[in-house]
Amino acid sequence: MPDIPFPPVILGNEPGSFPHSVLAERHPAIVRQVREAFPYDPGRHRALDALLDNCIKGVIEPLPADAHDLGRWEGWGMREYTGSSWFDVPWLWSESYFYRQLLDTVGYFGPGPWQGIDPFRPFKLAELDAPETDEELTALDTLAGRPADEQARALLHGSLWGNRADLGFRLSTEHPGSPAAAQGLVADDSEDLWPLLSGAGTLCLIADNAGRELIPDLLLIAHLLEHGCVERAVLHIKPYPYYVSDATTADVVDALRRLAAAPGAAAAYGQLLWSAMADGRLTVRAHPFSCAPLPYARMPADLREEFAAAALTVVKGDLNYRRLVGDLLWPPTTPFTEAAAYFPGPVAALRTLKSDVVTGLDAGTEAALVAAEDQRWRTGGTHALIQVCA
Ligand SMILES: O=P(O)(O)OC[C@@]1(O)O[C@H](CO)[C@@H](O)[C@@H]1O
Repeated sequence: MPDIPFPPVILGNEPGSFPHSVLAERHPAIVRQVREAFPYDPGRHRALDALLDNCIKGVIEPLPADAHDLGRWEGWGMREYTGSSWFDVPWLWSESYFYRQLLDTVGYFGPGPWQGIDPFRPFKLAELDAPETDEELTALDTLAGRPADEQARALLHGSLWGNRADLGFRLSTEHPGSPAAAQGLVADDSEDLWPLLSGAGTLCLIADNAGRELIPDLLLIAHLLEHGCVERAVLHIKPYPYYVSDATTADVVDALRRLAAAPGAAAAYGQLLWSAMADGRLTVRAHPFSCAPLPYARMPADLREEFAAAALTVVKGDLNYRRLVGDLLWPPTTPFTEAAAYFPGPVAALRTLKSDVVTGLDAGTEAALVAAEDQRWRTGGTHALIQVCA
């Protein structure tokens, strides 16, 4: 971690705070939605009801003794937090463990008939099939005639703002849909990003959400491969369903099929990506650490080596940003380059702001945001940032 004083770790135990609302309201809403989305049997209904009760009123319980990843979770702090309230442990840990427990409850890890059934798939598919996705794909036809650098900028912004498409966000809001408030970049290091995005070599992209975020991520990768900006891309996705909409291998396949089946320019992108996977220029990686309840500062040696060797690692989304700089209450003017200094290679964050963590703002920007919105700009998903540490 950076060699600067450590700010407080974010917990979920302050009523009225955003993290508290996620644990007290968002998680129960997610359990209820999943319960309704599948024709689960009575045993699974009872288990889901017990999880609902436990995550509001109970304490953290260990994974079953025969869980395939028991040792991993013990290494990630499970014993230390067993018996604590969900609200009193680091929020990042609590949230990650909630998703692990939810998957256990619905039988995802099996054995049994529900093994491998993604409890969030109906929500992901609805988004992929939505008319808005068609509109976004049709817009590619207009873009196709533009100069390559203009296309690249449009695709980068598509990937950035695609991060607003976060189903966890929508499943738990009273008025679903895109936030209507003013949009804007609170930090923009794009000028430092372009040379890194066009210097050939390997691009690692740590993906976030499936559907309407993953599609623009893939389009950006396709463009960079096609124009020789990168030689190879590695797409890091989640090994199992996580934070509702996070992309898994199945979601990558769904997104590629969606592109390939679309009319016009979208299909050409789909074919390009399909063959890039077949010839090894595009690789999908589902490392267990991608679902770890820990900051990237604690990444294992194999990931460290991989990111050190990459020309650039692009970190997408809010949760990955929290993990990149640490889920800490940084003073917002802390330089991003200090918070991410430990990262083993050049790294860029593309994120819309959906939680309290932020670094790299200049004092004037922070003051203007606070004057206009108090602290709501941190969590509303209406602002975004592009930050680089090289
Ligand atoms: O990583 P993403 O999809 O951009 O956002 C994930 C998110 O919705 O989940 C967390 C709350 O559960 C917050 O960090 C953030 O708002």
